[in-house]
This record gives sequence, structure tokens and C-alpha cells, in this order.
Amino acid sequence: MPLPCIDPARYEDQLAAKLARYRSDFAEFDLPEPAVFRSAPLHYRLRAEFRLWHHEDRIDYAMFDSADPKQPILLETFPAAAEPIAKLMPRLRDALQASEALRRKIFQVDFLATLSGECLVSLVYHRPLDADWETAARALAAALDIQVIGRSRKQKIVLERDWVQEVLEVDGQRLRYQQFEGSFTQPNGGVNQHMLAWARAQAKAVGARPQGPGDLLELYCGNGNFTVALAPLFGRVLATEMSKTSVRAAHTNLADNGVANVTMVRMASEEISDALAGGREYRRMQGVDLAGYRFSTLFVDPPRAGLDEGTIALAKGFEHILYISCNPETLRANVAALATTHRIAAAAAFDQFPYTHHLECGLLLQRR
Ligand SMILES: C[S@@+](CC[C@H](N)C(=O)[O-])C[C@H]1O[C@@H](n2cnc3c(N)ncnc32)[C@H](O)[C@@H]1O
Repeated sequence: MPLPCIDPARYEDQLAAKLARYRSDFAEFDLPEPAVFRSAPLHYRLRAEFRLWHHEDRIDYAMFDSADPKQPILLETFPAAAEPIAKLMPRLRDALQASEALRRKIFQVDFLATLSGECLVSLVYHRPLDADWETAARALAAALDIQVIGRSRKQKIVLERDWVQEVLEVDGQRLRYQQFEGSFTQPNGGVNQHMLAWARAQAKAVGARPQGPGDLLELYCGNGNFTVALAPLFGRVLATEMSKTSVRAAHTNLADNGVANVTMVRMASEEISDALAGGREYRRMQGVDLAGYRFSTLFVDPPRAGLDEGTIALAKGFEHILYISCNPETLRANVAALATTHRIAAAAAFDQFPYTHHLECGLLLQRR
């Protein structure tokens, strides 16, 4: 991908272009005017990865442009990175440069930060890590007040913990999340808070119907990012996710936020769709009283590929579908597949990825 040109003077124009495309791509589905949620124009990314470029006696952070992939673009810091990362970058580079044990054969640095100000750094090497590395890494973690993980082939050394503690403010509440290195987290924390608040507003509208809110089925729930925010607005929740680490984090996050009406099952969306369609019996569903749920709403936040055929078939049976998508193309195909049963009742645009052509979209689909 070409590197984005991060220039706050261009912020409104780039967003306007993406919104115009969103409106025209979904015009045939009578898209209501989307609610628009802007990003901070700088320092919005809570995750960032850089190569480390060794040249002469120096190391520097480097990025590569797909137009000239062999030519490193050297960086001191990065304007898209959240403040804790942007401030840390030069200090970390200097510390790595000054230590032979930390510098030798390092080729990548991954940052994971939180709005609450924590920072976790993964240092990735082309050599096995030894006791000298660990001693130096412990000193680095203490000096910079960060979490440090060392990685090389078949090796992962966690000095203290491999997660950060995020706190998100949503509708006047402070929601707490453990976010694990290497597993999915929403990259733009400010925009994530808007997504959670918008999803809650849609769920409240569903809950205002005469029959009450009913139960929620959530697919692709990750570490419980939306589950924690939405569960209090429904009777009961069945939440599913494929990644083991994310499911573990989701259990912790539900407990830490006092959410007690959620059953979590580690299952692929294809499997849960099959189970709900009366397909084969799944051992992981044992003890889950599927027939006892009164689902009113399906919440989905799939990866870029969107929904598979089985999940589309499942979705057709729901009165409300709340859909968060990071890929308008697959969203459009999925909305087309649901168009005979569902209409778009509300829409949102979340600018998670400023200065790129990517737009995060939210839709509430209602049964016709
Ligand atoms: C866009 S993320 C959303 C996660 C979560 N909703 C959040 O806000 O952090 C998509 C999630 O889907 C999971 N996933 C990918 N393919 C899946 C599948 N076939 N079945 C179930 N989960 C899947 C990924 O592990 C990831 O956690």
C-alpha cells in the first residue's frame, strides 16, 4: 500500500471523498444520511509497526512505500501514532542504539498503546534471545516505564505481561479492557469510543419496541469490545469468537466490568450459523440452551472478508442486524444479499483510518 500523506489540512477533504463514495455505493439501498464520526487528525493510532533499519553505525525506524518497496523511509517519530507511542519512539531508538544486547539483529518493533497511557513494545529479532538480552530488556522496561516482549523464531519472552489495560469512556461509563499483544484490537481508540456509543444508541432504539430488547447474538466478538458495552441493554447475550486469546480476554473483560448475562463460546461464525440452523452437534455448545434464547438482534463485526453464506442465511431470520464493517465493498455485497429481507434503518461512518481510502461503516438493518 502507498504510505498515507498525514496532513491535518487535508483531513476534511479526504473524509468528504470517502463519505461521497459511501453515499453513492449504497444509494440503491436507500442509505439514510450517515451519522459521521471524525478521528483526531493526528496521533490517532494505538497500534504501529516499524522495521528497524541498520545502516553504518545507526539503527532507525523505517517504513516502505509499495511504489518503491526497496527504499526505506527513515523516521524519527510518526504523526499518526498515539501520543504514548510518538513520544516513546525517539527515546526507545536511542536506548536500543546504546545497547549491543538489545540492538544486535533486531529487525522490527511493534507498539501497542492505550488511551489510558500504557505502552507495550514487542522487539523482534533474527537471533535467539539469551539471558544478556533479558537483563538489558528489564532495564529498558524500567527506564522507559513500558511493557516489553522479546520475540524471535519460536521464542516469546514476556517480561511482565503481554497485555495493556485500556479504559474507554462510553455514555458516561468507564469500560475496562485487557488488550493482548498479537490479537485484534480496534486501532483508533477515539473512534472506537464513538462506535461503541453509536452501537449502544441503536440497541436502545431496538429495546424501546413494545416487546422489550430481547436477546443478542454477537459474532466476531474479539476481546468483548462491543459485548461489554451492549450486554446491559439486552436480556441475555450469546457471544462467539474464533481466537483463543481473544476469548480469554473477553472472559476477563466481562468479569472486570461486572457483566453477567453473557455466554461466550469459542466458535467460528460458520460453525455457530450451522449449529443454529440445526446442523451437526458441537461439543463447545454443550450446556448452551440454544432453544431458550429469544434473539431479537444479531451484532456482527467481521474481518474484511465480510459474512460467509451460512451467516447471511442466519442473519435473514433476525429482526434487527447491527453491522460494523471495516470494508464497504463486502458490506455492500452482504447488504445486497439481505436486501429482500432487510432495509437499512440507520447508518454511520467512522473515520478509523484517516488519510487512507478505508472507511469503517455502521448499519442497522431492520426486517421488512
Ligand atoms: C474486526 S475484528 C472485531 C473484533 C471485536 N468486535 C472488536 O471490536 O474488537 C474481527 C474478529 O473476528 C474474528 N474472526 C475472524 N474470522 C472469524 C470467523 N470465521 N469466525 C469467528 N470469528 C472470526 C477475529 O479473530 C477478530 O477478533
